[in-house]
Amino acid sequence: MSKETSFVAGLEDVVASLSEICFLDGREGRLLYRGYDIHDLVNGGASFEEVVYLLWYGDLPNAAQLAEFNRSIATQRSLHPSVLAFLKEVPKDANAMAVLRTAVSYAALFDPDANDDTMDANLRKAVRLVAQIPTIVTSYERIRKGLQPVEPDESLSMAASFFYLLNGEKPDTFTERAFNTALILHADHELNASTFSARVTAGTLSDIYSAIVSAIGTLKGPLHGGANEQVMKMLLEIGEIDRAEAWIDEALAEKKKIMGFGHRVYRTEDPRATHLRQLSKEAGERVGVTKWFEMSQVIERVVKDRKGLNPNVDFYSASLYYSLGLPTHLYTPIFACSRISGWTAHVLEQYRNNRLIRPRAEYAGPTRRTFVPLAQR
Ligand SMILES: CC(=O)SCCNC(=O)CCNC(=O)[C@H](O)C(C)(C)COP(=O)(O)OP(=O)(O)OC[C@H]1O[C@@H](n2cnc3c(N)ncnc32)[C@H](O)[C@@H]1OP(=O)(O)O
Ligand SMILES: O=C([O-])CC(=O)C(=O)O
Repeated sequence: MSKETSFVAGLEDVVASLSEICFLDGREGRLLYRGYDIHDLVNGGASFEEVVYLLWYGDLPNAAQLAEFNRSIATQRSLHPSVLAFLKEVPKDANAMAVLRTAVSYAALFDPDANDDTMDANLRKAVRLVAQIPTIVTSYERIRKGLQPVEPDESLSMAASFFYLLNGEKPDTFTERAFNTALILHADHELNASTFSARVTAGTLSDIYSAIVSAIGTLKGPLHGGANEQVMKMLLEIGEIDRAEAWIDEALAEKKKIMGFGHRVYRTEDPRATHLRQLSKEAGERVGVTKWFEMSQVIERVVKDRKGLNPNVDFYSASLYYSLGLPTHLYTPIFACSRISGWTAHVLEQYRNNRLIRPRAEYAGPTRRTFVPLAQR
């Protein structure tokens, strides 16, 4: 048999898409959304909504455009009653990402544009997805705890709304700013695994909800978005700062992966970790519990020393979210609340310039076997 393919494990460094959305330089540690450096977006005080607009439309909005865009999202936060009823039926100990995946798939059936796949309808569906994923995540969390879901407040930003829907109270200025930054930093990341899933699904010209359901299922895994929850579990298991070094050494000796470290593309500091490290420090100081940040610093030093690996976006987000009072099992759903902006931008881009995504496999199984009829086996 002649060899027609050349196999690259994990598609490492394979370029599988042309995109105008996100530029990633793994050697220099640079990340740009539509040409804007994430450091400038964060330090310049952009809102997450501005970034969503930027990712979808390619340019930053002016004040009037942003006001209209904010309104379009804020007025779409309420869930369809059937989706809310579904969340009440879900087992109380279900995995929050599995609930999100199923609820988004269910919400698709009630979307007013369910049978319309035009670009305008897809943009309306994208707005509903961005607006409603946080409502699904927070409503299920409240229902799980025996509480009533909170009615969305249209006056709140995306960042403030998440805390309001979760706790029934508006967050303080620091919490809103820190969470807004985290949402911006998680918004897009080129052809990461979940975005690739979304583009593969969109590439068959399946609908936008199907593409997002594929992406949520992919983000859930601990080698991708699921790592942030695992990081916090690790910190809690270590328990005390002076145990961290020995714990990491033992885990490495057992060939375990340290969650929140390493990256397929970055060979230097993940530029998102720079902001999240600082926010984790500030958030810990504000609540008077610096232990998780300090433990994270020890782990960062040890993993860098032993393996030469840097923290990725999932490492310091864990201790930051913990200090903001967010439940550990919501960390990956929170990632989805942000990444829905990038997923939808990529799906829309895929539709605009579509070609079916269908790579090859290099066959490594047996060849030329002789068939033996069942009676003779
Ligand atoms: C939002 C995100 O998705 S960011 C990534 C979130 N995921 C994690 O934090 C999970 C932990 N990290 C990892 O598993 C990996 O670094 C990944 C999945 C992110 C990248 O994986 P790959 O590019 O395939 O690298 P791969 O897993 O082949 O690792 C290369 C080498 O570094 C080691 N390595 C990579 N990451 C880690 C880690 N976190 N802990 C210990 N060793 C590691 C591997 O064991 C391997 O060593 P070897 O060559 O001696 O076998
Ligand atoms: O790009 C990747 O492979 C993973 C990642 O950091 C992200 O999705 O944010």
